[in-house]
Amino acid sequence: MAVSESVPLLMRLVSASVSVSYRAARIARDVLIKGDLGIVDKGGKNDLQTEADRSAQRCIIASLHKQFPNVAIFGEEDLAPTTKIPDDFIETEFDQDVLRHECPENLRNINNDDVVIWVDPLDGTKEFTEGFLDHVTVLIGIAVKGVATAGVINQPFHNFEEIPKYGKARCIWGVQGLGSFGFKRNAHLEGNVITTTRSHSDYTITKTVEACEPTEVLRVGGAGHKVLLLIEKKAHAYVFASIGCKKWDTCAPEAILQSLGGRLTDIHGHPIPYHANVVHNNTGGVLATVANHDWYVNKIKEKVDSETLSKFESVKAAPPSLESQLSQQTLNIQNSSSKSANGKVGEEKEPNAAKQERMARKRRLEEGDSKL
Ligand SMILES: Nc1ncnc2c1ncn2[C@@H]1O[C@H](COP(=O)(O)O)[C@@H](O)[C@H]1OP(=O)(O)O
Ligand SMILES: [Mg+2]
Repeated sequence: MAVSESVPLLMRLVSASVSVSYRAARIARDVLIKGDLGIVDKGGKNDLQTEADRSAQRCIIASLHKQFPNVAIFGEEDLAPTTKIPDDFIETEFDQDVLRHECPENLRNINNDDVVIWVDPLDGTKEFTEGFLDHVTVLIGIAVKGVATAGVINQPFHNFEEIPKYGKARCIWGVQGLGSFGFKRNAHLEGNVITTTRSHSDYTITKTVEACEPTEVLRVGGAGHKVLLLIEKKAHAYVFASIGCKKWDTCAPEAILQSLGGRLTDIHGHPIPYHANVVHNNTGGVLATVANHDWYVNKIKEKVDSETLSKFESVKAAPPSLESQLSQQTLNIQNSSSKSANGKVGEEKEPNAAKQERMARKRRLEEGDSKL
């Protein structure tokens, strides 16, 4: 169902993201049920891509681009520009439950240029290939003026051990200043339960977790899944002293966690910026907490040696050069008539020259140039 333009842009974006996250979850489920995961090794440490990652990304970016052609969208996977996107990958529905909520006052008047969408079509890919299905999530994060503001976490295989045929998809969404929806929160959790990576661990990660004095460590996959543990109060903190997580891993989880009063920063306690032109890796690592964030920051500062800490650089919000912005724009989407896949729809929060280049690229996209 179409949605009135009088509904604030942010709520339209969240509503469309919830709907398309269910479509992407269905795609991931279909890939698993068919049984051919089509695994590609991207060459990093446990850095895999499957048919579910590829198809879910095509579905999410093509659908959001069709509804919001002037909003910047960045997705994790680098995809071939020529692949035809099936018509049924285009989701045009808007989630009606989201639209029943009022947009927070301070977010009512944002416009296209304020927004960047960060998409991880399948977070926890390594775990997906190994059958840890509850670690897998679809992440759509909406940044406004560089701040993680709203997010959607879809868990395609929720409760897969109890519900036959790989569980059931569930969707958690939230907006800063409005709250988060779609889950139950434990009232209380004893001790100091810390969650961290299971498939990308190393000495520094383990030492940094230990510095936070855990009573229990949960080694599980996926940034989305780990933040879900915090949101549901099954863990107190997520500690990841590594540069492996990217903006699309943290934008949606951060927005939801912060809407509940938690925090997600780098391991120094500095905010993570989400403008279109930031480096994609979270070079300062990730620290997410339900409460007492500064206590964790101080423990890490106190107990991890300064040479190790100096390797984790906080991301600066200052825009890099136009050239480097454009060289990052390699991801592919289809144009709105779903004829061909081409060009990442990234707009920059940018100086005029970058904006002109974007407009030129958009024109070429509309003309069907596949080499954007
Ligand atoms: N070294 C790495 N190389 C590639 N991706 C990484 C790396 N470390 C973390 N990630 C991404 O961050 C997420 C959280 O990491 P982890 O599961 O190890 O805690 C992962 O799901 C993975 O995203 P993805 O699974 O989408 O490729
Ligand atoms: Mg990921």
